[in-house]
Amino acid sequence: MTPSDRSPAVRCRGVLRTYHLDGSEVSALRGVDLDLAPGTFTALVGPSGSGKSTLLRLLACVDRPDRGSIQIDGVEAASLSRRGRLRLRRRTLGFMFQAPADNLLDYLTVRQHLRLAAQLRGLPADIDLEEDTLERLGLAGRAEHLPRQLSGGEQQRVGIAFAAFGPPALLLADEPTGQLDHGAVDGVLDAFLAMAAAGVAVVAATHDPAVAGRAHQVVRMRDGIIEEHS
Ligand SMILES: Nc1ncnc2c1ncn2[C@@H]1O[C@H](COP(=O)(O)OP(=O)(O)OP(=O)(O)O)[C@@H](O)[C@H]1O
Repeated sequence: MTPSDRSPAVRCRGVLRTYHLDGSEVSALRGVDLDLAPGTFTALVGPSGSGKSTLLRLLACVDRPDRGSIQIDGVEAASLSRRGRLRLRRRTLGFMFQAPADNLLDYLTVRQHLRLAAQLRGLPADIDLEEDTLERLGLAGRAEHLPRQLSGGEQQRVGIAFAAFGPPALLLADEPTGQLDHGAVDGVLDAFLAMAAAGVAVVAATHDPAVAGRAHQVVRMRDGIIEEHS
């Protein structure tokens, strides 16, 4: 089965999300339609406040839309209970944060992170898959290192390995290169593309032109809507 034969990893229709704060309302998402295919790397861009993080939180199933449909790997997430969303998150989603240290446990080696990821997804330990993942992400030879023994770029690639182990249908990243120096960014983008090549739909919310420059598609948001899809 080629990626294009599979159902979309994400299908959003008419997604609305309004925040209520001290008697005032902020329309963070005002009708978002979005399809993401398996095996694609998407950069989600737009000015500060345009709704990128709000959309990521909905795709990550940590928040629910006020209206609209969000299908993740064929499952309607918007109508799931809290427990159902947790199950979907464990099975289908990976999430990573901007700061490398926030994605890792400082007392676990790289291999132990992969073992934990497998356990959380209910998968058996699989040394071949571990080695394949480390190789794909440029981490061969680093399996027994602790996070503090790695560079920032390597740590962020371990974060990708942890979040994308399995692999899940969808990997979400919020400003994944925001704390990396220029030299480390390319390695992280190579890692995202490697996960996309393995069939994962990767989405990174970013202000970094280097991310948009290497993504398969760029989704541009403004004032809570998708302004452009290229
Ligand atoms: N918890 C909240 N309560 C009230 N308003 C919020 C909340 N979270 C976000 N907002 C508002 O919703 C709008 C969209 O915010 P969001 O964080 O999604 O934008 P963003 O594009 O991710 O911005 P940035 O690039 O700065 O991270 C903004 O106007 C923001 O102030």
